[in-house]
Amino acid sequence: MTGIKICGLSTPETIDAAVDAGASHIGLVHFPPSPRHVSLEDAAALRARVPDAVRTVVLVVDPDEALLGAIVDTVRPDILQFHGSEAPEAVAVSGAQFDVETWKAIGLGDASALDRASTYKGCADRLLFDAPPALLPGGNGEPFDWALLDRADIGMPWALAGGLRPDNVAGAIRRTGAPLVDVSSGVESAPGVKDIALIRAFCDAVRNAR
Ligand SMILES: O=C(O)c1ccccc1N[C@@H]1O[C@H](COP(=O)(O)O)[C@@H](O)[C@H]1O
Repeated sequence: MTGIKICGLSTPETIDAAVDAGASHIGLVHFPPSPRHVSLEDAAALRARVPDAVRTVVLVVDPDEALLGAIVDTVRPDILQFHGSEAPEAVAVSGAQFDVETWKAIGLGDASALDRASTYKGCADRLLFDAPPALLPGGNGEPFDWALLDRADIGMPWALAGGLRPDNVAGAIRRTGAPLVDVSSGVESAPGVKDIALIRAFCDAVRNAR
C-alpha cells in the first residue's frame, strides 16, 4: 500500500478527516511565510489528536537548533521534514541530537539534483522529491517532470511530492512507483484551506491506483 502524507493541516476537523480517510502521515508546517503555518502550541494540540498508528511530520525550512529543540519538546513529532537548503551534515546532526526520523526535500529541476540528493544518503532517513522552489520553498502546487526519476538509483527510502491532486496521483504512482505520496495544495479550496472532500478523494485515488 502506498503511504499517504497529507501536509499543511491546521484544524482539528481536517486532521480527523485525514486520519479517517487513511493517511499514514499528517504534516504540520512551521514556517511563518506559509499560509499553512501553525504555531508550536497549535501544532501540539493538533498532534495530540493523531493516533499512534499515524505518524506526525513537522515541516521546517532552515531551522536553527533552538527552534528544532522547541519543536521536539512542544510537538513531539515522529519526523522532521527539512524543506530548505539544509546541508546533509546538518540533517544528520539534527536527527541524532533530537532522536527523530528526518526527511529531506529535494527540488528536482534537472538530473543534477539527483546527484545532490545522493549526498543525503546516510544523513537523512528519507528523500522527498518535490518541484524546485518557487514563491515558497514548497507547497506551490507545481509538479516536476516525473521522467527525471526514470533511471534514478535512489537507494534509500523516498516519497513523491509536488502538484499532486486527486486526479493525477494514480498516474504519478504508476509512472514513478512512489512508495509514499505527499500532498498539500491539491487538497485545498484556497491556499491554506484544506477541503475534506478533496482529502477523501485523494486517499481513495491512492488506494485505487494500479
Ligand atoms: O506547504 C507549504 O506551505 C510549504 C512551505 C514551505 C516548504 C514546503 C511546503 N510544502 C510542502 O511542499 C510539498 C509540495 O506541496 P504541494 O502539494 O505541491 O502543494 C509538500 O511536501 C508540502 O508539504
